[in-house]
Amino acid sequence: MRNGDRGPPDVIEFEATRFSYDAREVLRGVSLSLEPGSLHFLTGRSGAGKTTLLKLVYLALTPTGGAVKVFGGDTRGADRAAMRRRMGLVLQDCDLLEHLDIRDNIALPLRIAGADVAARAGDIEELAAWVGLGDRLDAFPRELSSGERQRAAVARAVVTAPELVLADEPTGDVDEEAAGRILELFLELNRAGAAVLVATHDMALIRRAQGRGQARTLRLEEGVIIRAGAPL
Ligand SMILES: Nc1ncnc2c1ncn2[C@@H]1O[C@H](COP(=O)(O)OP(=O)(O)OP(=O)(O)O)[C@@H](O)[C@H]1O
Repeated sequence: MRNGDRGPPDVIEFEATRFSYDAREVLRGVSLSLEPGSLHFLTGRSGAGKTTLLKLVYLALTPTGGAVKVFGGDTRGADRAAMRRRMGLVLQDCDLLEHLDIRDNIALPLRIAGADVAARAGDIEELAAWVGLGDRLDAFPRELSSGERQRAAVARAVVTAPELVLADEPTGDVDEEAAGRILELFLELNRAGAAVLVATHDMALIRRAQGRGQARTLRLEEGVIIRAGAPL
């Protein structure tokens, strides 16, 4: 914890974290702490381990050495479903449910949280319109382009205003205007207190965030963080 027991715990803490896929060591002692309300871009060449790092945070992987703490608790043995309910995830494959239309995909985290989804219908429509899917709410994921799927995944990730947003290349398949709108959503949540961690190769996105809020960069290289928390 950053400040003893005086304040809230860091949202994400890696303590000399190592991770190997069988014999292949991808993370070789990563240490970092991300505070509540922080905004970070995670960069690094393709294959550097950005997705692996995010997977450790959302409890899809368990460290092979060191520790990962999320919301102040060790992820080893944690209640994965309870921790994930506090996160909004934009994964690389978008991970939309094919049997639900876009409206129900976006609403899914609300349903899981036990919210009154009917009462939130207007919010869902507004969010869908913001990401350019206002007229695609009744479509199914298979009917969408990859960029539209990505925008639906972003809307789904932010609909509950989670404490932590993790996004893996959220603008990889969208045009510049849509990327700008996605960034605005993340900035708005961040201003409201959410911690945001975005893995990206999109330098234009990072440049756009420059001077907006207190965005910082983390860079993964050779299995360690070589640039931790430098301002943009
Ligand atoms: N399930 C797996 N089994 C074995 N090796 C894997 C597995 N998943 C990823 N890797 C390897 O681990 C390394 C890190 O992969 P990762 O996907 O975390 O990188 P990345 O920085 O997110 O890359 P990109 O920018 O291309 O998405 C790569 O060399 C990859 O081939």
